Amino acid sequence: AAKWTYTGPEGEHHWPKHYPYCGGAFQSPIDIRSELLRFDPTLRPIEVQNYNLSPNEQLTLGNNGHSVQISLPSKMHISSLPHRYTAAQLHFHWGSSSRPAGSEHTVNSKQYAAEMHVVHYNSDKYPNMSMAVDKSDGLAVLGVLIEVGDFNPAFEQFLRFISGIKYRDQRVQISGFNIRALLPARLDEYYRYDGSLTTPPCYPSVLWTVFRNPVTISRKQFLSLATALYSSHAQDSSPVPLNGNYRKPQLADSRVVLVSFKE
Ligand SMILES: NS(=O)(=O)c1cc(-c2ccccc2)cc(-c2ccccc2)c1
Ligand SMILES: [Zn+2]
Repeated sequence: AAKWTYTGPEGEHHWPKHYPYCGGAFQSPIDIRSELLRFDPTLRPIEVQNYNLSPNEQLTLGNNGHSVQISLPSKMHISSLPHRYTAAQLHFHWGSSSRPAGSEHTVNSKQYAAEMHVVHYNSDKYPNMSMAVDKSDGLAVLGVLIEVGDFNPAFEQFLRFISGIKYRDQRVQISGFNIRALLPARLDEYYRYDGSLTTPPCYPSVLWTVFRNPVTISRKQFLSLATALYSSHAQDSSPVPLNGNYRKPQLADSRVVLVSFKE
């Protein structure tokens, strides 16, 4: 597959050359602006199942060159949407130590330090992730805004292993832990809109749920996320730091953002 980056000659403005959808409609992320919001009383609290994983389970923590990701077991799923959406993986987008603002979604132009995405696919209609990834009802991603503040013990469950995946394509096995603890307390307050993958190939196949309330991690935890990783392979002579891996907000076009809360 063609290489893509977040800056330089393969940066996001060049993505459409190799990935046409990236230049199309319904792109993500967006700036979630107050004037776009519409309260929708039919939006139910998000219900997740089997997120509390036993420490006897093994998860793969990996550096894919664009992000740090954790593979998720298929028993994890969202049960409150019209179809069952089965978990596939979670990953992060972040800024840098010099610019600790790297969320993809922004709220009234406020960019948070980082953002977590828990990626699910419609397992009622599609046999696997690959068949779902380019279908309009294929994916559901839970977005969690992250700000620097109190230490977060749930994040520590994988951050303490991040030095083992410094370079592209490195992977380590970690013990299962409660993935629900990575989400904000309130799953009933969220923004909802139809969008896309925020990385190439940018398929417009994502039902986005961005929780209203951010979670916090400590500055030390943020710095380990923002400074531990490289997008280059271990043997590469010139290591390329992995940070600033966020796409800028896209045109909302005439999209309305539904909200599950009143004020
Ligand atoms: N940011 S995102 O949520 O739209 C996203 C979803 C998926 C994704 C994952 C599995 C199935 C289908 C889509 C993969 C990425 C990705 C991030 C870094 C590098 C390459 C790909 C990003
Ligand atoms: Zn993402």
